[in-house]
Amino acid sequence: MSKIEQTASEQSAGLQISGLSTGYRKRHIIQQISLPTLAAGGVYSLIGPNAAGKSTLMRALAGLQAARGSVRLDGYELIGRPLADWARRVTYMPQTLPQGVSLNVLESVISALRASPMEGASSSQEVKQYAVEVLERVGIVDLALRNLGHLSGGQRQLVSLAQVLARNPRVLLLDEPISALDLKHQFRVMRLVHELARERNMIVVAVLHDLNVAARWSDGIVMLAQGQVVASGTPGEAITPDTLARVYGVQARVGQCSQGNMQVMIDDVIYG
Ligand SMILES: Nc1ncnc2c1ncn2[C@@H]1O[C@H](COP(=O)(O)OP(=O)(O)OP(=O)(O)O)[C@@H](O)[C@H]1O
Repeated sequence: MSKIEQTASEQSAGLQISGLSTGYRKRHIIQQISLPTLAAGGVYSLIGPNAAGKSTLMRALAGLQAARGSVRLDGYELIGRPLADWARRVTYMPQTLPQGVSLNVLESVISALRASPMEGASSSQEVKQYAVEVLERVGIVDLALRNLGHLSGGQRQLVSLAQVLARNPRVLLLDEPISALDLKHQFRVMRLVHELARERNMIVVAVLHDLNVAARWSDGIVMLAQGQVVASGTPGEAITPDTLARVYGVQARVGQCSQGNMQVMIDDVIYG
């Protein structure tokens, strides 16, 4: 590759979102959003109050919802492309968890792999072995033979995560991936997602409500309110007492813990 070609491909690497709008029938929810490039190997958190439009934006980025504007992945424009084109590149883990399915955990991960357009001509044994490896990595191999319908909410969330991680996408969209998890599992999942983004050069976008978790594990933060980007940048740039007051209506302090991690403390609600 020549130097000029290399520079051009470096410039177009990553996920570029510009002028993106989407909504429901006549309701405009996301309005002309543009973001700095989301780089390969990076974890980005989408934060904002309830009904800000985070899930709507995620669905648009997964190609599940009609949208206008531009979503370019490594220079390739996805808007206007068929769903199969998105699905080859982008995997979305919705907020709702799998339930009532008569598969066991291992079968459900194998089935997610089989449904993946990226799954090659691997033998059943290879697919099974890979699915077991993913369960090990997520820390739920002991649940492999348990029926999905018999799991707790947190266990089902971990299975959902195993299903999407097994597909090894270029872009992974996680909608509130740790909402049902206890503290230990929240930490393990976020650390795993962070490691896998680096290892696989994957772009991860996660909707998170816990700002301390978002700040701890994200390369970049996008703060959304009423369908618009209010702040974006590093955690320190986006999460400030001023943006927290304007967007969440809370009086907050932003400091550092003894380990140097950002810590958000809420002192009061701003009334009026
Ligand atoms: N299927 C739908 N049809 C019509 N309006 C919808 C639909 N889904 C969501 N909305 C509306 O779109 C707006 C944004 O919803 P969205 O679920 O994207 O918010 P969110 O930021 O993910 O919220 P939360 O943090 O509460 O999950 C809300 O006003 C919601 O009522």
